[in-house]
Amino acid sequence: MAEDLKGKIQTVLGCMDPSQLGRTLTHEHLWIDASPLGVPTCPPFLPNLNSLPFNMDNLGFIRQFPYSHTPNLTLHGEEQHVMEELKFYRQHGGSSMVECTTVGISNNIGMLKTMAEKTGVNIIAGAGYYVDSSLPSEVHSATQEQLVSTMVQDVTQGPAGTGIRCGVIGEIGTSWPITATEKKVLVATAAAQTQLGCPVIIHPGRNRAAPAEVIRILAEAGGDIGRTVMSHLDRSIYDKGELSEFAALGSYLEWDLFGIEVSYYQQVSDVDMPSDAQRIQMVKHVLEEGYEDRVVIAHDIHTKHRLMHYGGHGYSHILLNVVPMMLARGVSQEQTNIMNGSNTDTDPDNLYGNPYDHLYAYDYGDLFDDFYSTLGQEEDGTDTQPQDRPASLSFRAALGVVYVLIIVICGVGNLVFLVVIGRYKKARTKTNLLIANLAFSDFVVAVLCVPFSLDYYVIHDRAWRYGGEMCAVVNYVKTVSLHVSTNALVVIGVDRYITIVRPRWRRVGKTGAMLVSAGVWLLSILIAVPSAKFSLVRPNLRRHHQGYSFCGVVWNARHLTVYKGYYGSMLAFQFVLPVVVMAVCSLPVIWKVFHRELPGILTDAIREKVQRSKRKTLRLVLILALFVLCWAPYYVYAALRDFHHVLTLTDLNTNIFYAVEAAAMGNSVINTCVYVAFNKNVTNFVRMLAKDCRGLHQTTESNTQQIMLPSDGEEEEYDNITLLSYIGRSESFRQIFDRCQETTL
Ligand SMILES: CCC(=O)NCCS(=O)(=O)O
Repeated sequence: MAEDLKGKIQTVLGCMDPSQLGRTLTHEHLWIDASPLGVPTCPPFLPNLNSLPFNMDNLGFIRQFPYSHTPNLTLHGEEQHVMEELKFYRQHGGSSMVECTTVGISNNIGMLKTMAEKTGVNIIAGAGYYVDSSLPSEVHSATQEQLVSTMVQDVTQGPAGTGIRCGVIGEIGTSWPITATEKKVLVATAAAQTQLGCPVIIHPGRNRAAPAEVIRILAEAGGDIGRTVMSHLDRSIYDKGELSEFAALGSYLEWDLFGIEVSYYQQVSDVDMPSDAQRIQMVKHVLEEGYEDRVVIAHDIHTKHRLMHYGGHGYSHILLNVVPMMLARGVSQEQTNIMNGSNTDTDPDNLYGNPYDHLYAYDYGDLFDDFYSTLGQEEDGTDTQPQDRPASLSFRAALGVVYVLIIVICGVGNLVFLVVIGRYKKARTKTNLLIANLAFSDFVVAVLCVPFSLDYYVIHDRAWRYGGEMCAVVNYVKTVSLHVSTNALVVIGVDRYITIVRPRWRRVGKTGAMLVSAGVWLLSILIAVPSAKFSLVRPNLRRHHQGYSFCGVVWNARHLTVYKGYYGSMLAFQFVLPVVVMAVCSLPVIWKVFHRELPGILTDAIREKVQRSKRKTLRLVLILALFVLCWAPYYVYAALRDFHHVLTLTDLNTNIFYAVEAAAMGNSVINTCVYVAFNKNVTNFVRMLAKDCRGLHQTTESNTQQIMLPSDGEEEEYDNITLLSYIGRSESFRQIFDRCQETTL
């Protein structure tokens, strides 16, 4: 083995550790001229398919006869589209790709380097030679030693003085029957592999005997079969018994035509091209025979019509569509555990996000990483991708406690508050009207949503049993409530700032408070719409056989950019900005309340009011700090999960989610306690209400006047301590008013 390559993966941008490979497609083409695959014979009703432009009118014909439409056979000139699709692949969890274009189909390692640099996908280039009919004359005339030397040089120094090095040999093309030149190339390949120790990828001829024959030639020439990938098994071996016999020879087994769903196979018209479903059945067969660590899959895109730009499935089809299908087609949990070399006692479950969430979900299959990364796997088969696990009992219990507290405290506390507001006119102060927004939204969540969440997350361990509509309602109401709480807190903070720091400003009255509240609700109702639109219930693919259903908010993977914009806006305008506004409003309030000097005689009543004002300010600061503490983890978690994919790398993912959900939901309990339960003003009304309910006391407007303490938010009446203080000194009203503008609390 070339010493500097030992234990490394060599990409077109340099070497990296196998653990950095991530999800890897093991057989693709990014820059290819596949005209050697051209099939000139056109069907009688399409005598001139070749001359048809590539448009929607002709797409059906091109899909049916892809090898008879010459422009379809090249990706040259498509580099911008290919790079877009590489970025898309990366956005959806793809990481690396083996590019198998070799001599004969127009390899271009410089182009691959540019693509890797511009897209961030790790590209591993192939050295070697495609099928006989495609090769230039100098390959036919070259000696075996010359071929070995060129392949070794391509891997150790890079082709044609480029200095950009290949990382594998292949695809090495063979026909059926194998030609003399192809046999020479195969023997040279085995010799080069012996020097380099690198993987070899084989394109077998289109015959069921071809794969085994190639393996025989390579083995005789001293090749390392354990490091050889047999491609295109899709269209080579159709019989499960023959497949088992071939698998026993020890090479990697590759199904790499995923995405081709047209059964008519132009290259060999008397055999049927399998569908993805049939490919999966063959994959399942070898998995069941114990070859989990030998299976690799890819798309082998080599024609335009399979690019997304031309209406095709693109390089992300396996990530987006095939892996979920595999899971749903009964690749069992136990098998996937064995594939990952993990403990069969574990019950990995996919974590889709919390019910507030705007999750972009594609990530069904960490457990299938072996499929993509086997080429880079360590000799001992160690797996660098830990699995998601169920939440530990203690995290589930903790979330259960938070949910029960919400139902009891937010349910009862806010209901009582709302009844007080409804019953006693005097209680309808401006601040209380603003607090009523919080109270109402928290109350609805407590009685409508949290019981469902308790059932879903805590009692039934993420099994939704109430249908799609209810799932959407619960997700939507929770999201509206989140935004109402946030925006109402901002309004309360701004109102307090104006009252204390800017008393000369025109302040909104009760009508204004109601209008502002209507605005808060309208805004929240609108921005929460995606959480209803993208809510869905579907079988939990990892556990569907046990009747588990997932309920969550799942954005279509193709809308990643929109989702990013939405998430970014929510983070900016529903977290960062509100926190900044609340902080900016609170600081001058704190300063003013804690650093004022009151003129005049300080009576006990004034001192009490000063204390009350300080308590109120501290309450505001506490609310702000707890808002940040409770919600920051939620936003950070969502970003890490959806955009950086680091959470799926930790076993603690599910526990972290439960902790984040508990913290975020716990915020409404805190709000209820601070604004309702521990608010003397409100509790006095509650006492009055209790007496009314027992019939001990009939409240009238005059006795509410006697009983009630100053309402918490009516600064006009109760915060103007300076005014009271001056009145105590019998100064003229005009003088009092002038001074009090300076020192209003
Ligand atoms: C150049 C890519 C390639 O050879 N792909 C295999 C096509 S097929 O032989 O399986 O039809």
